[in-house]
Formats: sequence, structure tokens, C-alpha cells
Amino acid sequence: MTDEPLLRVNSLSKFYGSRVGCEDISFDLWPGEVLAVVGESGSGKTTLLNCLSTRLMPTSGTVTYRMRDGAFRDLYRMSEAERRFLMRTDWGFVHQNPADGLRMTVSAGANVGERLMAVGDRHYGNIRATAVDWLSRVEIAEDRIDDEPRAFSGGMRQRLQIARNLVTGPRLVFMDEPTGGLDVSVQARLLDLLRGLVTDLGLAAIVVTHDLAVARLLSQRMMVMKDGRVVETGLTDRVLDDPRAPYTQLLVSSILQV
Ligand SMILES: Nc1ncnc2c1ncn2[C@@H]1O[C@H](COP(=O)(O)OP(=O)(O)OP(=O)(O)O)[C@@H](O)[C@H]1O
Repeated sequence: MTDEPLLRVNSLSKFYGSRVGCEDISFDLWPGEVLAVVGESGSGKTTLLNCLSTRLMPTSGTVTYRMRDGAFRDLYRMSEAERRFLMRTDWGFVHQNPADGLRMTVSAGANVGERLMAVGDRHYGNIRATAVDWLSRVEIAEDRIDDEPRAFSGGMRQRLQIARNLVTGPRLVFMDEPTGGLDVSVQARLLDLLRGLVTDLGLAAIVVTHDLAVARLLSQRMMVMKDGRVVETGLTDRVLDDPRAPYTQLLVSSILQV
């Protein structure tokens, strides 16, 4: 870890007309740190994630990001082209539904390879070799490289989406319910894989989930949201083992006893 954060969020709010999406959110994210954002449906998790990843314009507040050259840049003062470049190179975004993050009608190899081309790799042999390597890292056999993702199972699609996101060596990955919609046994394997990759690559990540087990496994720090606001934040183990806000106590007791 360096002594400066990667992302700085200051008083971020998003209103949909008079309805609160998220309100007055501030935190720093450090290199290599995984932050889980948890809360019930409608608490503002997706709104926050979309505002952080520049998919949605906040109503007020700032988000600054430390670029590779060390300079902090205000994400909402960048040009659209600069933001798109960040999205393609330094960031990843893993959607709950793999179809939202994959191109379903091109091969698995091309799904991974085109991200490399987007960052300037033009050598077919290198691209193919890197794609094979990444497919094996996410446990997809080499003989499936020419198959389209629509011929894959849900778990395989999600693993392919992860490979597509990580192949360019991003520093920050946004994840929206990365294991949602999968069978429990598939979820467990995927979580294991994700945890290994995040650790090996030293990735920083912001993971939105309503599943406290996912937060426990993946994150070091946790932010609990209710009605658009943060009601508790702290080290994940502390928040789950010794929740202080009444709402977190309710959330933990209702979910962890199963
Ligand atoms: N496009 C929109 N227009 C109007 N209101 C919206 C819009 N998107 C979200 N909201 C409202 O903002 C609040 C937060 O929603 P958000 O989707 O961020 O919550 P969430 O915690 O991600 O929920 P879920 O877990 O169900 O996805 C809710 O009251 C929701 O109705």
C-alpha cells in the first residue's frame, strides 16, 4: 500500500427528483483494499456504485482518483473520452448479469482479447496467448476459447466476465452483486476464485452486495447503507462480529443465523 488513497469520495449525493438515491457519502479507498457496500434493496448501493464509476452523474459532491502518474483528478471534470479510457484500462466493472458485461455473440477468446486491443495490443499471437492464460486462470478450458459465451453456463459466463475485466491489469474494479443469481455451490467456487485473484493482483475493489457472506469473504472494510445514507462503516470482521448501529445489528442477526 502507498500512503495515498486511490479514490477519494467527498459528500457525494444523488437525488432522483426529490427522491434520495444516496446522500452525503464520504470515504477513501486505498490501493489493494476491498470495500463492501451492503444494505437492503433500495438502500442506494447501486446508485452509489454508478456515481463512483461515472456511469451516473451525482447531484453534488466530488470523486477524485489517483491516476497512474500520481496526480489526483476529479472524475467529473474529465472529458468523456478520458473517462472512457479509464474504464477500459485502469478500471473494471463486473456486472451481476454477465450478459451486461460480455459480448455474447463473439468468442470467449475475443471477449478477453478485445480488451487488450483496446489498450493498444496488436500482436495476434500475444493476444491469443494472453487470452488462453486468462481463461485458464478463471478455470475455463482452452478448448472453449472459440465458443461464444451464450454456450456457457452462468458460472462460466461470470468467470469469463471477470477475465475480460482483469486482463488489462486494472487497479480498481467495481462489482455489482458479482455472485448474485448463481447456485450456492457455484457462488462458493466463484467467490474463492475472486478472492484469490484480488489478492494475487493486489486489486482495489468496491463490491456491492446484499449478501453479508460475500462481504465477509471478499472485503477488509464494509459500509452499511440504509435509505441512501451510511449508517455504519468499519473493518468487515468488526462490523459483522460487533455491529454498533441498530440497523446493522438487525441485518446481521436476520441474515447470519441461517
Ligand atoms: N432511475 C431512477 N429513478 C428514480 N429513482 C431511482 C432510480 N434508481 C434508483 N432510484 C431510487 O433510489 C433509491 C436507491 O436505489 P438503488 O437502486 O441505488 O438501491 P440498491 O440498494 O442498489 O437496491 P437493490 O439492491 O434492489 O439494487 C431507491 O429509492 C430507488 O427507488
